[in-house]
Amino acid sequence: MATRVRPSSKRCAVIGGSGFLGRHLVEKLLDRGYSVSVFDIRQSYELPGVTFHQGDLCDKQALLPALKDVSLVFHCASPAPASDDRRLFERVNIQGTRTVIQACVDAGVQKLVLTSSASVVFEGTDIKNGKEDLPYAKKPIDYYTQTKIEQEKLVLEACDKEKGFLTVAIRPHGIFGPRDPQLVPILVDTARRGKMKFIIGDGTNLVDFTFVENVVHGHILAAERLRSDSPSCGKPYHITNDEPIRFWDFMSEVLVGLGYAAPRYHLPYTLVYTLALLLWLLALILRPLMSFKPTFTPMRVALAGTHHYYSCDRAKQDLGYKPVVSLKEGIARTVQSYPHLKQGA
Ligand SMILES: NC(=O)C1=CN([C@@H]2O[C@H](COP(=O)(O)OP(=O)(O)OC[C@H]3O[C@@H](n4cnc5c(N)ncnc54)[C@H](O)[C@@H]3O)[C@@H](O)[C@H]2O)C=CC1
Ligand SMILES: CC(C)=CCC[C@@H](C)[C@H]1CC[C@H]2C3=C(CC[C@]12C)[C@@]1(C)CCC(=O)C[C@@H]1CC3
Repeated sequence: MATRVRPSSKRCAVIGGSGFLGRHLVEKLLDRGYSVSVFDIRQSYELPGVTFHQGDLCDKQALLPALKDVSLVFHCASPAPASDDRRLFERVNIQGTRTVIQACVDAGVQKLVLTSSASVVFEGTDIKNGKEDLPYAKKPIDYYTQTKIEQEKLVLEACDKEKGFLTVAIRPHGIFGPRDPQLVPILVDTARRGKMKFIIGDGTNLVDFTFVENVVHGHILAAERLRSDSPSCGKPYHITNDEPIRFWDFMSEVLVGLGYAAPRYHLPYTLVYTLALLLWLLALILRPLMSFKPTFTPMRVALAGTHHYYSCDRAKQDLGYKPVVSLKEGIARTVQSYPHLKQGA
């Protein structure tokens, strides 16, 4: 009888490995002695020990070669939230994730770790120390979040101990760090256009921002602790810096670190949210005629003006998680990594 060769436990694949989080994850996996196969729609770097496979994750035939002899897969690909493209999110995050699961099963992969998002429970109203048992948002704040919910459900429901296919989801929040294409660049662009003068609301709302290396650490712990007898099978885990900070203090520290003025003047939250909603509707109506992207979308206003921070207790208990880089150090390292975004550069 032919015996099936078990893939090496030190060979893994990172879907979305060309992205911000994906690349940091690949670098840490290499440090830990893994050989890595990256699958992404684009190739953004080259590294010894990494094999690149370029393709769309919605195409199973393109995915399969990247999963050959791989026992562990990280799925951290997604279209950028700012694209606000409903069809694209549904195709990649929902149908594409079904394809990823099928390809993993066909290729004999044993573990799948999904990068979900803490936003799957966020509806635009305060969340304080939210735990994983909060219900999924009934009214998600945007298409991105709506499809991240469906994606997480698909991956967690696919966990099958009998068949030896184990899954887990990591829910980070507000990832920042060197090479982030989103948070710091958007913040600096807004400041350069003179639009970062205002604080939305009273400025006391607490939010989680998570240094990318802590997110990577959470993913690797989840993967290495995932066994058929571990409590993490088929479960989601919040991974944050575990140091909630006032949203506007975080923004001010990054801005001041890069030489820009901190926001000072307060605007009422409801006023700004209503204006953002009207602008968003106008952009939607005018889309066939012209395209414009408002800076202050309803999603960004909700994120900037409400409390939303999450408990990492489950990750601490089941995974032995503890942040490895403090918020202070994370901010300093991030600011240092963006000399080209400094005021006057
Ligand atoms: N950045 C943040 O604050 C947070 C991000 N997340 C999640 O973390 C994950 C990684 O996000 P980032 O690294 O920030 O984004 P990113 O945009 O830097 O990386 C995403 C990668 O996915 C790839 N990709 C997109 N569509 C693809 C497709 N059809 N086929 C193959 N590859 C495709 C992109 O080319 C890109 O390299 C995503 O799943 C995101 O939803 C969750 C919480 C917060
Ligand atoms: C008000 C303003 C213009 C702030 C600029 C910073 C924002 C671009 C970021 C502040 C919080 C960030 C965030 C995300 C994207 C960037 C911000 C809106 C996510 C939506 C990225 C994807 C997720 O899964 C959740 C994140 C929450 C926080």
